[in-house]
Amino acid sequence: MSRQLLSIEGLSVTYRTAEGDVPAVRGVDLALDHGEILGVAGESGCGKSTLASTILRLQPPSAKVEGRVLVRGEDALTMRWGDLRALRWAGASIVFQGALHSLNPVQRIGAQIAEPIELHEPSLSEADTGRRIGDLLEQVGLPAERARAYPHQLSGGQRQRVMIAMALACKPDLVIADEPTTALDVMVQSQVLNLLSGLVNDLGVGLMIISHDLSVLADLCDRIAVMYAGRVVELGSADDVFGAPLHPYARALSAAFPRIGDPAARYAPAGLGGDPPDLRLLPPGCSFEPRCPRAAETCRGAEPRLEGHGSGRLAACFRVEES
Ligand SMILES: Nc1ncnc2c1ncn2[C@@H]1O[C@H](COP(=O)(O)OP(=O)(O)OP(=O)(O)O)[C@@H](O)[C@H]1O
Repeated sequence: MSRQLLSIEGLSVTYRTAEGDVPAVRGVDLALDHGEILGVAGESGCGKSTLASTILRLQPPSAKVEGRVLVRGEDALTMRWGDLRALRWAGASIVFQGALHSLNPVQRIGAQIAEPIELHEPSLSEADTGRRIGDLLEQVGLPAERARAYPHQLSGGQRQRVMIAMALACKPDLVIADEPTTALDVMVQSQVLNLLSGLVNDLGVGLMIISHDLSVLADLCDRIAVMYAGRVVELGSADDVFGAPLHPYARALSAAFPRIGDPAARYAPAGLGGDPPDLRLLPPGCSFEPRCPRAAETCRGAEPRLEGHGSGRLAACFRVEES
């Protein structure tokens, strides 16, 4: 059995809607090991959240899924329900964006962290569960006594720490963090990011972190995958992808500038007009071609494949050699 922590192979996810099929993820291959941090970057709508939720089979029934998602060698997409339940939380867990809305406002923090522990380790005594909750809170930089607090008594950053504590409650090997710092101010953002990278060092978990903001990922990640219109268009070390991007879209993201007054899309890709394409009406060639500053006739004929460009670098662009 493969010992790789996560191996996503040929993953495609298509939402079936009344207005037509939406191919949200198209043929994605990605891998992640223990102790590694993989960033996934891209504008809103490029398929990042769909990718994250499909890893734990949390996509809605309207989604048609093809490919494989091997977690510690076992396919999460085909495993039996009982195994899947064990995988969620205990094998892999997700920190979703928007901690305010994910926590139950009328339940104390401690009781919410206890829920997955009680579900997965029913033999643990009440006292041991209490100790685990205190330890988890301290691990994320909160005093153990905060277990008695209600969500509204905590700041946004503290609530996000609670979400991270919940994700760690059953000692997962893999943590997926979907925009964990969106809506937090810059200072708190960096505290939460430091916390996440510290946990990778201390616990040896594998972390997949999703953000529309490439600069957030640059310092934190070992490798970065840039997604556009459902595909990975560039993959490489964080230094390469952020510092010397090959794909024109990755280049625009790495030079992104703050967009004032729009917290959901704080960074706008530099020099790019227009929006990502309607996934129901993708052009026959490269899906980035209509916005690409380097587009040429070749880009309109077929979609470029993700190809190697030395030392673990991959890019899907016909014009890389000319960059
Ligand atoms: N349940 C759904 N039904 C139909 N289409 C969906 C559904 N969920 C997402 N989509 C569509 O799939 C595409 C990818 O969305 P997804 O949320 O995965 O992207 P994202 O990169 O995570 O964006 P965001 O950061 O805004 O969440 C978008 O076009 C979106 O409208």
